[in-house]
Amino acid sequence: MVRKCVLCDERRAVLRRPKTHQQVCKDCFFAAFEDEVHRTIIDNRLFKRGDRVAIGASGGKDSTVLAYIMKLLNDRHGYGLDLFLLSIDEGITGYRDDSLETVKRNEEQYGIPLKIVSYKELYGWTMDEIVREIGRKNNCTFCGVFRRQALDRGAAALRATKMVTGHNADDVAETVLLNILRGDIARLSRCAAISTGDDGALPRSKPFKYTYEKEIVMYAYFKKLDYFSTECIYSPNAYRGFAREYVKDLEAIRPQAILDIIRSAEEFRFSLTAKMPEQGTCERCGYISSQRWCKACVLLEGLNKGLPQLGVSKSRGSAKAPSASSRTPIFLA
Ligand SMILES: Nc1ncnc2c1ncn2[C@@H]1O[C@H](COP(=O)(O)OP(=O)(O)OP(=O)(O)O)[C@@H](O)[C@H]1O
Repeated sequence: MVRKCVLCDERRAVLRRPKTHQQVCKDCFFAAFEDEVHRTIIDNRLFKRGDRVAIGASGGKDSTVLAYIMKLLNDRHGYGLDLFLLSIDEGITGYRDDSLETVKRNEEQYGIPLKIVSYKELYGWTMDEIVREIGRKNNCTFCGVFRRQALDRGAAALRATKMVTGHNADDVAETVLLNILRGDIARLSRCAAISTGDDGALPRSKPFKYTYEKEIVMYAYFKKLDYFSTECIYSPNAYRGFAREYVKDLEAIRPQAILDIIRSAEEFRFSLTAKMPEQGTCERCGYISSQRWCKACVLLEGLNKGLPQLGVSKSRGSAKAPSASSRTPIFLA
């Protein structure tokens, strides 16, 4: 017997939605997926007319689907946004160079202009060079810290007023658990927010905050989107990997678990005595920092001085400025 779609009750059901386990047809799946993202954008007032929105585009599935759907919803609902693709080239041979080729094709396919900013031009180092210097342990710290700032710098060059990234519901749930496991109260207090930037930084948001990774993969597959699916060649962060597996196990037992973790984090109330970082600007590069020197400057100082471990172990924004004698200009661009 042919099973009918539970939403339209007309067409044949061809898939089971991972989020709800409903048996649906392709068209109803697309409509439900797109409407949920639209609702997230509207309910949370993520944009205003005339915003210049930089889409963090890595060429991977999440940001490729994000770029596609931002264009689709902007056209369909008349958001009035100027969209840009912003890619950071970390300088990882055999990984980022290939994924950037995908983003270049996306630029053509979606008609969204692309800007590429590289670690080499900003910091004077590629990730390949950094890994040669420091080995595979801790290289994710450098990459994550540099990427965050590089996205801000690229967005500034585009005169963007907002930035969006492809972080999905699984990523958010995983980050909530990770911050609990680390006892990182400051990060825990902000990691479930859909937007950040109240502190004067460029507002960033996650339109896929409630979108399941499995549905993003399914959407990309059925829409035949062009994306790059290889994992980074440098060692993955083991602790995050553990949280990721745990979220997947929970999802297999009860899909709602992902949304419940996010909702729990949204409702957390924090003790008034919990120590929170005070945002200011980095004395050295002028970008946002809760310390005298931002983490990117401390890490870069270590690299340039041949002391790459400097600042690596202090992962909670407790970067200290090195001594005055070592304050030399660092950004090449
Ligand atoms: N090199 C990059 N250039 C631009 N944006 C990036 C880059 N790397 C990551 N991002 C942004 O950060 C988001 C989360 O990145 P993460 O490394 O967790 O990859 P992911 O979950 O595999 O996402 P994707 O499938 O888009 O690569 C991406 O969706 C993208 O918006």
